[in-house]
Amino acid sequence: MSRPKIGAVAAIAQLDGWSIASNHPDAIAKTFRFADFNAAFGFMTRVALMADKLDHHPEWSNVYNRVEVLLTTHDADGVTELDVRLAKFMDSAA
Ligand SMILES: C[C@H](O)[C@H](O)[C@H]1CNC2=NC(N)=NC(=O)C2=N1
Repeated sequence: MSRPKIGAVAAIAQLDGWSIASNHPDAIAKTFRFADFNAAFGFMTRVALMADKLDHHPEWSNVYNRVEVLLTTHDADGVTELDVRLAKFMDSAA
């Protein structure tokens, strides 16, 4: 699914707790912290199912109770509304 690029600045203006990724030309990032690994992995499972449904996938890593997420749209070379949509879903699933 291809979408026009809106950029990280416009995206974080619509979101809570997300920031401009420092290690990527145009991406948004957030670190989620949970009570334990079980809660973190449950979150990742819920997000994975939605990501596949949207055909839009996060770059992320997990260490115990922490999940570090980077969202960008590879097809658009930057942040699109799809990243905002997935970010909002992640916030609701956390
Ligand atoms: C072929 C497939 O639809 C594309 O490669 C999808 C898959 N998931 C994706 N995820 C993300 N984050 N960006 C994309 O451009 C993207 N493209």
